[in-house]
Amino acid sequence: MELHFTKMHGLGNDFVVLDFTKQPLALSSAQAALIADRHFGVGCDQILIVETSDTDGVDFKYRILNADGSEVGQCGNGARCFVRYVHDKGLSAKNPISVETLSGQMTLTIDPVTRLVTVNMGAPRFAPKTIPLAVGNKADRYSLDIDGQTVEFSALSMGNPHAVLVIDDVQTAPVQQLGSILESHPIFPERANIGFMQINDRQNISLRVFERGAGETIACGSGACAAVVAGIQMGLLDQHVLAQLTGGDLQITWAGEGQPVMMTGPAETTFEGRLTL
Ligand SMILES: N[C@@H](CCC[C@H](N)C(=O)O)C(=O)O
Repeated sequence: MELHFTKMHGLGNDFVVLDFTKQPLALSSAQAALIADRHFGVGCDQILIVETSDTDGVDFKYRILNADGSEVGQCGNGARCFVRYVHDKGLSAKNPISVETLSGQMTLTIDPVTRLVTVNMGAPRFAPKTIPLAVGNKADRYSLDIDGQTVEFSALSMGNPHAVLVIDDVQTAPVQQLGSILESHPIFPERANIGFMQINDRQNISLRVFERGAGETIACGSGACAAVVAGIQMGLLDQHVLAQLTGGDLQITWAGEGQPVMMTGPAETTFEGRLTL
């Protein structure tokens, strides 16, 4: 089978985008993992699939597969690329545009001048069952003993599960080593994305994220939203925050519990190609 694809990225978090609107196809997780493989496939952190939606008032279905082939409910950087793709390919000229994912609906808006995309990421969820997190009661912070060290973190869902650790220095944080242990710790029954956040001041953070199903990426949009929400809840951050990731910056705004998180940043196309499965 031959498939046309578009390679895109949001701050270097990179995607293979596939259009299934005209020809719906079933992609197995093994096929997805092969496409994402950087040696044997195209190479990407996530695969984004564009499909039509049957839901009233919703323009498209947005499906997300991690590099390991697992299907998930949210990808913030991918959402920005998704709307750029739909516009650039002439699939729709609507702005804002509404899309459904496994975890709900999102509204995406392109600024006609700057081309930056703002995503309404929905309201964060904190109830352990909704994350999911295997603890009895909701708490502001949770702790785990990892190799004799106490690790403290916030936990929340942005449509996908996140843990956020506050650390002193993002450069030297044990992202790979601790991130991989926590990502698949039994406290996260569906695994989790693990953010390491350095607070620079009340409006600036530096962040690295060990992503579920992909390892450390150079930017994670939902991770930036989760980190800012956690920082605001801890009383360490204001409502508008610049999140500095290895691949670049995102503007995140959150007005508090029950309110949606707004994320603004770029989305770019790198190249087009054909792949054989
Ligand atoms: N890169 C993403 C998140 C992609 C999904 C994540 N790895 C998960 O498994 O939940 C983003 O920009 O949000």
